[in-house]
Amino acid sequence: MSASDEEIHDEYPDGSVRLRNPNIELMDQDILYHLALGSGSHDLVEMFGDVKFVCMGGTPKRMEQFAYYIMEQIGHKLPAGTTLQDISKYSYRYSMYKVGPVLSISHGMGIPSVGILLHEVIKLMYHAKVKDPIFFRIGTCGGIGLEGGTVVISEEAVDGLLRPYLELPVLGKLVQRTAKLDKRLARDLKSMAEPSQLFETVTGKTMCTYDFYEGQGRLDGAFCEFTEQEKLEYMEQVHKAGVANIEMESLSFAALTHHAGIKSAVVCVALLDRLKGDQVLAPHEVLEEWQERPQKLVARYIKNYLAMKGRLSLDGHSGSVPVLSPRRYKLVQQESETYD
Ligand SMILES: O=P(O)(O)O[C@H]1O[C@H](CO)[C@@H](O)[C@H]1O
Ligand SMILES: O=c1cc[nH]c(=O)[nH]1
Repeated sequence: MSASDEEIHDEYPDGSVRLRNPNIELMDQDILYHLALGSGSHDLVEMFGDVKFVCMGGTPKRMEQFAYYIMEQIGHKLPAGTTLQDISKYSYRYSMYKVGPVLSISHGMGIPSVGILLHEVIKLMYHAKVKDPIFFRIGTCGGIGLEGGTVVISEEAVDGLLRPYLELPVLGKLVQRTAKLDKRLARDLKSMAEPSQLFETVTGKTMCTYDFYEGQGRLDGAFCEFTEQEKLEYMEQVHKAGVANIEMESLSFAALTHHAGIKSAVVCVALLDRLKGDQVLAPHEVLEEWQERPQKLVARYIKNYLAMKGRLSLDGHSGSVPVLSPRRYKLVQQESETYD
């Protein structure tokens, strides 16, 4: 199991990203193959040294949209006549956009895909000498006993056996890495959720599976060797254990960020209630609107953070002003000071 948060921060008090691999220092250059970047070919400090937030989500389109949304929200201006560029375009794997201190990156589907990306993004943070970055996953999920459109902030990630760690065979042995998300970050995000008549924002455990169909107890895959009754009993069982939603990346996301000493949070919107069905039936436009909900919450956090650091003018930018009561604003400000 990996070291505790305290140990990580004692070891790296200046907020440097923990790279637990002595080999990297000894290499002439480090090629971040799946990002189409490299420490020899690019000035990574110049390109990424000012990054504070790394936001990830499944699809290139979502992360491009998020990049434009955060740009509007933080009042970031592009040079006249230019548009945002996909920095990792020539990897043909992931898409990456940079908007001031925010990176918006697609991670594809599942633990292997997000795991490869995290290795390279964590190394990118290290090469760029970024201090104390905060990572978010902005995703979709199936809810358990939650209406479609509900936003779930993960308190913890567990696997399909309810184990709170990522298990990976390395050199023929199983390595286990604790899947810890930052509790304070999750609390702060929850406190920034606007009370809405349209949808709820809840917190709970997130179950991360290796498959969308059988792995998530669906009856509608190409194969199914269990009954509806057995599926529902399993859903009730995990629900009782505190699981609010099911998706496919949180375990790796939590484990790898924690192992690197990086604070992270997972915010997903439920596309359906798994106690009621398996197929994603909501119309395209509804799904589009739902997917914006986690983006808006994370953007509000980023905007508040930058405002509190004096890196965003609350009057002089194009987005709307964050909605925090003065009391809550002060509280979040005090808490955020411990991040720097
Ligand atoms: O919404 P995204 O980030 O794509 O994630 C969820 O959607 C995919 C399955 O449809 C899985 O990757 C799951 O984790
Ligand atoms: O049910 C769902 C919906 C989205 N993503 C998942 O992984 N599962």
